[in-house]
Amino acid sequence: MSTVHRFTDPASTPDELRPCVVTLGNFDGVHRGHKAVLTQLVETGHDLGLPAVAVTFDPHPLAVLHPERAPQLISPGSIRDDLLETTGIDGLLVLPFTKEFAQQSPEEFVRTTFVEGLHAKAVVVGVDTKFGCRNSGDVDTLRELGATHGFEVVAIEDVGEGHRWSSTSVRQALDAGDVAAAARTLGRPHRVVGTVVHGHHRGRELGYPTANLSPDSLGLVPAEGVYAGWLTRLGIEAGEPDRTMPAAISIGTNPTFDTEDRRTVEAYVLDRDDLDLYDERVMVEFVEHIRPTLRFESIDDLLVAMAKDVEQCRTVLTQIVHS
Ligand SMILES: Cc1cc2nc3c(=O)[nH]c(=O)nc-3n(C[C@H](O)[C@H](O)[C@H](O)COP(=O)(O)O)c2cc1C
Ligand SMILES: Nc1ncnc2c1ncn2[C@@H]1O[C@H](COP(=O)(O)OP(=O)(O)O)[C@@H](O)[C@H]1O
Repeated sequence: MSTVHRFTDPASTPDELRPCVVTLGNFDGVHRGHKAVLTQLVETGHDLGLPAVAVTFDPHPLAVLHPERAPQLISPGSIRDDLLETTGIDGLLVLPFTKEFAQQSPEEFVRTTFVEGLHAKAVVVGVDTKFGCRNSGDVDTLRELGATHGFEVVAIEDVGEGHRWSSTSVRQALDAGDVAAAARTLGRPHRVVGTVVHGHHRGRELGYPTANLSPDSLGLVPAEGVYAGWLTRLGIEAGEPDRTMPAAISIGTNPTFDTEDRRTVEAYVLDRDDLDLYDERVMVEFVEHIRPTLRFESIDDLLVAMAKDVEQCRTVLTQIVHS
């Protein structure tokens, strides 16, 4: 696999990336709608014999301009960037988004970033794209600027199955615990990435040791509940044994115990008690909702439920091959 150039300043675009074809967006979640645009970008690049560059922002513009309205991101920062890099693009320009940057007019942004920076010959975007100060630029603005500066504009119509694939619909599904619906829109299971930290050391005593993710983990945490999914050890090479393993995942405050836990994401790798995952970076992926979190009257009742959860997770996960 060829490496993707990641850079943050259009003025320092690597020579091998220009001229190029470009797209622009926040790409939160890198869902199937985003992927349709990125696939078109890569195809347009092939047709023109040019590299494909995705242009995005960090932080999310709303987090800078209207923090009170900013959404919780499905795939913040490096999760999004890593996902974007798997789509066939050659370059990823992550523009640092500041209030000052946001004041650029559409013309100024297109000139400095697309024309002078990237030498864009084509711009591929969704039809509803807005950019520049107060979102005052749209596809028509791009077409006018393209005529002046010598790039073509390819506008992609909305795509979806039954409903338009959108970051908002993924957020709503995750907030409702419907991780299967989120996965249908994302085209893959939703993921949270973090470091394994110590909990109360109860899990092993119960017979279900769980890897607890650190509070600063990245990725929108779905609603409280029990889920079937996968735990991947990111320090292990792809294809090596014990990298991706089936898991029963619990999100909640462990209300059966009177310890007033913060809300944790914890994963029990099915049928294993020989793992040491502390301090490792892991990815937890959510495939299917099993049940809500409950406050059990006794630990024995919790154990009966957990045994049933594990069987249900096994049934769900043996029907799937992790990609
Ligand atoms: C599959 C599964 C289901 C769980 N369901 C519940 C639950 O419904 N209620 C609850 O209080 N805790 C539940 N837990 C969390 C356990 O209470 C938790 O794993 C245990 O207390 C270990 O905590 P520790 O990692 O801090 O040692 C569940 C854990 C797993 C792995
Ligand atoms: N099957 C398993 N799934 C998850 N973690 C496991 C498993 N087997 C062993 N471990 C290890 O045990 C730890 C969890 O044990 P536990 O008693 O629940 O402690 P803690 O409260 O610190 O999470 C994990 O962090 C991991 O290092």
